[in-house]
Amino acid sequence: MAYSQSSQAPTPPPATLFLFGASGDLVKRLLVPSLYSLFRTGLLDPALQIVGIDHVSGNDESFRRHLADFLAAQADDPDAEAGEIDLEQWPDFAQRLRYIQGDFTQADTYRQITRAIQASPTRNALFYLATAPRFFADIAERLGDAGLLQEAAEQYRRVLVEKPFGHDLASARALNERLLAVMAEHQIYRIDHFLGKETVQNVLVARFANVLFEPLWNNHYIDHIQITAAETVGVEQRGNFYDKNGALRDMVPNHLFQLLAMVAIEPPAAFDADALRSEKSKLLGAIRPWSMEEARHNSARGQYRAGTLKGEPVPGYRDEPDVDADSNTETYVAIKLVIDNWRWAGVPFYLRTGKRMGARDTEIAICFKPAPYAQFRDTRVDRLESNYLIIQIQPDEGIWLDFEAKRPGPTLDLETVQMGFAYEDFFALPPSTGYETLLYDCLTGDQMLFQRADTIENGWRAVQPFLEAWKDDPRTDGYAAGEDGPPSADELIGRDGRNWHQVGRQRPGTDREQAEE
Ligand SMILES: NC(=O)C1=CN([C@@H]2O[C@H](COP(=O)(O)OP(=O)(O)OC[C@H]3O[C@@H](n4cnc5c(N)ncnc54)[C@H](OP(=O)(O)O)[C@@H]3O)[C@@H](O)[C@H]2O)C=CC1
Ligand SMILES: O=C1O[C@H](COP(=O)(O)O)[C@@H](O)[C@H](O)[C@H]1O
Repeated sequence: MAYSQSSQAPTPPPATLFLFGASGDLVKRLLVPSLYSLFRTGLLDPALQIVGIDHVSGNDESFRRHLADFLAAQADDPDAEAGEIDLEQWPDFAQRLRYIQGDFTQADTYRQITRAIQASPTRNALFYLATAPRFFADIAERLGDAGLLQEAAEQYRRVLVEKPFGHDLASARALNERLLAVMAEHQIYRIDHFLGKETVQNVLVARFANVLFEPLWNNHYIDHIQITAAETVGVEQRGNFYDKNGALRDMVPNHLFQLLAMVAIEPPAAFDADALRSEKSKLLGAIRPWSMEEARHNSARGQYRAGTLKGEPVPGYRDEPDVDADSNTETYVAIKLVIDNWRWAGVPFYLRTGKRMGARDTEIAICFKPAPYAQFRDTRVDRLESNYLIIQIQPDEGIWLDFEAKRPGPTLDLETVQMGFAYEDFFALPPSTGYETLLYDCLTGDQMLFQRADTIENGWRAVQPFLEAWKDDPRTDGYAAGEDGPPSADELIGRDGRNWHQVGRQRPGTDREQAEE
């Protein structure tokens, strides 16, 4: 699992990687930089070929130039997602790049692909569907019709499918059905880039490679769990896509449910794709399906208004490009879920995500029950605070424990203090898009970090009641950009006598300002 610069990761076997949608944003901004990064760390086979497919007119040379120009502009940009890029090895890497100008809907495109495979030194092929979702099933069927998904000895055929995987339960099921009609599950790699994040993978290691946490990891000791993905960015250039989808579809059944699964699954019987994905599927399948009324009661949705972020004025959502001026699309969502199994009975899970919030902060906050008895009753302490274990996914990656300590002095006053592990104190965490790990794993044939059909459907099954409930009442509450969500989200958790963990809380020894830059 997972590419690493330091471990003895094997070089994957040679193959041809076809990138459908090669002139698009994802390919230039995330996929090619990630492939180049793997190349620079020696993790690509020398015979790997990368073939872009798109209807935009071009050839090998113009494709290479288009990517080189983009990377050169990024090379000096400290905000670039792939981090600073050293282009010294680019000319060697670029030799692997080819381009097929073709329409996804035309048979000739698939004849060109067949010829490219026949001309390559290997018959292994991966097809990355970096296209608008409406093409996913179509392209797969055309690949199937052309015989390009048939595997043989020494010849694998794999298809990587981007997100979003469906827009509700019915569409996700239909897409799974169409894909599985032309290939087997072991050939399908459904991408969720959160699974490529080192800190997400580390949740499993923290839980299952240490004896310390697991005995407490249940409803005897845990009061509730909060999962937060707060973003400071708005919808950027994606207004058209976002306005049709909203925060729930964009983030919850995929990224937030991956975090939920990592924190809540049972220990897998083996550390392999089947065992791990079965546990995840079981867990998501155990989320209680709310009735429409329960879904309405257990959710809050908001939309950002104009406000101030980091001292700068930012426009409201309805003033963003390609967003309907009367849009009711939610840019913030909070939901409460319960999991009907032995371990989690009685432990609510609160999930929230939003754009234009006060700080960038993706974290899992595990709130333990307070100590059962305050033996310090003769002191000024009459109520003990809960311990929190914070798994900080980004930024300031690490794990932090809030616990009570005695403040020095003649009286017994308690204060919450922190004990922590910051990645940066132990490891060089290379800038990563998450796609390096996923591309590497797909090239090696490891499906552990990819979603299986049943997991995806179980995820959609759990969010479907919210989608249904909101159809009847699509209003959103406002929150000013820079605030941490609408008042209804505070009411949601407040009804249970609880509070949200503070977004973007500074950790000792970390410089959040710097991390956000
Ligand atoms: N961009 C991102 O940051 C992320 C994207 N994704 C997902 O990745 C996928 C791709 O996204 P993105 O790169 O932004 O999409 P784009 O629309 O930028 O890229 C798709 C490419 O396919 C081309 N194309 C469209 N129709 C055809 C056709 N019939 N035949 C051949 N080429 C065609 C497009 O050309 P034209 O422009 O002329 O239509 C475009 O060059 C989507 O599913 C998206 O949800 C996921 C995470 C992040
Ligand atoms: O898939 C998506 O994820 C990003 C958040 O990912 P991160 O790695 O930057 O935390 C989100 O901004 C985007 O709306 C969504 O489509």
